[in-house]
Amino acid sequence: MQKLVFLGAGSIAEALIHGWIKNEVVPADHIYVKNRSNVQRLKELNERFGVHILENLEELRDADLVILAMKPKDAKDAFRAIAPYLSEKTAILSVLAGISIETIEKALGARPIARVMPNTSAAIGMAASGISFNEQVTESQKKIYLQLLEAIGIVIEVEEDKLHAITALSGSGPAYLYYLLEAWEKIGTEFGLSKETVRKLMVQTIAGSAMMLQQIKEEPEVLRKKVTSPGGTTEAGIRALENYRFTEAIFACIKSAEARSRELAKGE
Ligand SMILES: NC(=O)C1=CN([C@@H]2O[C@H](COP(=O)(O)OP(=O)(O)OC[C@H]3O[C@@H](n4cnc5c(N)ncnc54)[C@H](OP(=O)(O)O)[C@@H]3O)[C@@H](O)[C@H]2O)C=CC1
Ligand SMILES: O=C(O)[C@@H]1CCC=N1
Repeated sequence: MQKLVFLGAGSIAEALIHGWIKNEVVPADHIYVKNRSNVQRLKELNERFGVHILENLEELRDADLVILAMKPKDAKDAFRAIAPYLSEKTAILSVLAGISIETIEKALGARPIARVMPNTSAAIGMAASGISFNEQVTESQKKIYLQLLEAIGIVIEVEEDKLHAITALSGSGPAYLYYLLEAWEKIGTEFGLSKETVRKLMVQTIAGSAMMLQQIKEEPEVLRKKVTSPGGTTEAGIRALENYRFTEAIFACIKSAEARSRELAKGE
């Protein structure tokens, strides 16, 4: 693919661009970025990564791939604006939360469409992505999309309906972990530790626990029980989590995010 155009050059576009260029999957020279109005942001990306700025929508005509990366609420207007400029050969990769392949097909015509839910860890090659395809995507095109996403982390193909759950789990997931760290930092400083010390300890704790799960291949419950000495500190901590209905809180979190993805699909 010679010309990949990001329509929407925000956080997720930056993470993907960073990951693809750093991992030498797509040369900067093949990447174009376009926003609705924020040109300063495009200049920043041009200076930082060497990507091109798409000056006007006419330049979409020879695009091989258009990556839809605006907010879902802006998608309708964007579809209307770009539809006249897409050529038959242009494929679509959408990272829009909630917006279905069917909606994109209706707006942009029958063409190869891949719907992906990545996360911002793409920037460091650690994304966890889900992907679904429409029937126009050939097996060889599928391989290219999977390569693009494997270059920035892991990717799992799922039936499209499951992307709502994946959005709620791994798409939004980094935010939940950062939120957890924010809380740990607050309580750690209340105990007189510096924020820097808490961050260092807890970032390593998150990374170490994730790597234990990857490398030791034991169930999380087994690993949890190995930390939890009878009558000890962890047991006291977990009891407090249970008293505050930890599992229910997590279920509510994921269910709310999943439901929101379904609402976005209906244009709500
Ligand atoms: N952030 C994340 O972790 C993830 C986000 N996503 C999905 O990615 C999408 C983008 O999210 P995110 O990067 O966070 O959003 P941002 O708000 O950071 O960026 C969105 C960008 O889209 C641009 N834009 C809006 N309308 C148009 C248009 N008509 N044509 C071209 N560009 C347009 C905006 O430009 P301007 O400022 O000029 O209006 C803005 O730069 C969302 O749909 C979200 O669901 C998916 C996975 C993870
Ligand atoms: O919050 C959102 O809607 C997007 C989708 C997943 C992560 N961010």
